[in-house]
Amino acid sequence: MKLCITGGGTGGHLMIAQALVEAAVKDGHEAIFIGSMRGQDRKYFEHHSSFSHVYFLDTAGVVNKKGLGKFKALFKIFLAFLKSRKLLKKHNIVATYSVGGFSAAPASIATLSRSIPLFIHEQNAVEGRLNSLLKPFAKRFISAYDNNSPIAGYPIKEDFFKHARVRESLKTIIFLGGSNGAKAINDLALSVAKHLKKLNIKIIHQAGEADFERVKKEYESLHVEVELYAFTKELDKLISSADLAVSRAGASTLWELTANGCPALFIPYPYAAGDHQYYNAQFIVENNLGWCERENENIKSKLISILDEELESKSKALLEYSSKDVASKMIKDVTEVLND
Ligand SMILES: CC(=O)N[C@H]1[C@@H](OP(=O)(O)OP(=O)(O)OC[C@H]2O[C@@H](n3ccc(=O)[nH]c3=O)[C@H](O)[C@@H]2O)O[C@H](CO)[C@@H](O)[C@@H]1O
Repeated sequence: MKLCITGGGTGGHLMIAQALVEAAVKDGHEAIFIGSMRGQDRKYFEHHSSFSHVYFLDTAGVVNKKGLGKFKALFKIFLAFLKSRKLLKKHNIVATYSVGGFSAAPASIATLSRSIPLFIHEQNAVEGRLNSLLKPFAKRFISAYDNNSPIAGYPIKEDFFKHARVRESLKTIIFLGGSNGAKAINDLALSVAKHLKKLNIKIIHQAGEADFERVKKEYESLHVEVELYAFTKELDKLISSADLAVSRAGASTLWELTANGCPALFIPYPYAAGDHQYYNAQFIVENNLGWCERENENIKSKLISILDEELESKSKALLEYSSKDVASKMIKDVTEVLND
């Protein structure tokens, strides 16, 4: 089977694309990727990936643009749609999986225009605009947050399960800002760094590329030792060595922490579309698996109070919560739909 996987923009979408291509190749299939020249698509797949071919088209987001900017963005999508139609034909694509984000638009619409089955993975608890628009035309709409989803769970890298463990006490804390880093999480980490040092708690911190140098200097002036990263490919190992996380509630990170059994204080990105990060984390709070707090002036004292909390029961409960092999179930489902 020859698949097209499309979508991206941020790491959250691209990690799903990666999980899907790995599962497809493992089952003897082939996949091409159609993404955008903007966002993080090239960083993820331009040089190393399991895709047979990767294409980065000249597209940009439409939702936040107005007037001429919106018109230009739509025109670029139209040109990319024509290009995507050609690519689907050239590679004899039999099905397309969209992982959402603005880069998914051209190839998803091209797929429908060629009467090729479209599959969609929605990562968040609140549906993205493009996903909602295309949902009625899709063969499948998979979401970990939808009880009617034909496949339950969230596709994440096997390594997060492999290194999963029950947390018993707090020796190491990890601060995670999502694929772009988060200034609010960086500031929070710096504000508690001395306190953590006093308690002998080791700090791991993924600060994002944009804020990395500032954060590095601040730790130096505080004389606090830290294992500091801008962006790392070793996040599975780093999360596994931590006992507590302080994290944005991007969907992939949230489910990776869950699979690994690492309890977390989630601080949702306040400007996410439809406030989806807040809703992503609600099952964590409702099932007493961790904590979620809005960004506000009390966040530092909230974190300090969590340092004394018992972690073991939450960690054990998290480990029972995730489903394994979701990406390979999604690929098998495509073959079943095509054979129907
Ligand atoms: C600001 C914003 O709107 N963010 C959205 C974006 O987040 P973002 O891209 O930050 O999202 P996620 O947390 O879902 O995923 C980040 C992914 O990057 C990986 N990673 C991250 C840092 C690093 O140093 N190394 C690394 O490998 C993580 O392991 C994870 O797999 O997409 C998600 C999925 O649609 C949404 O839920 C988020 O709301």
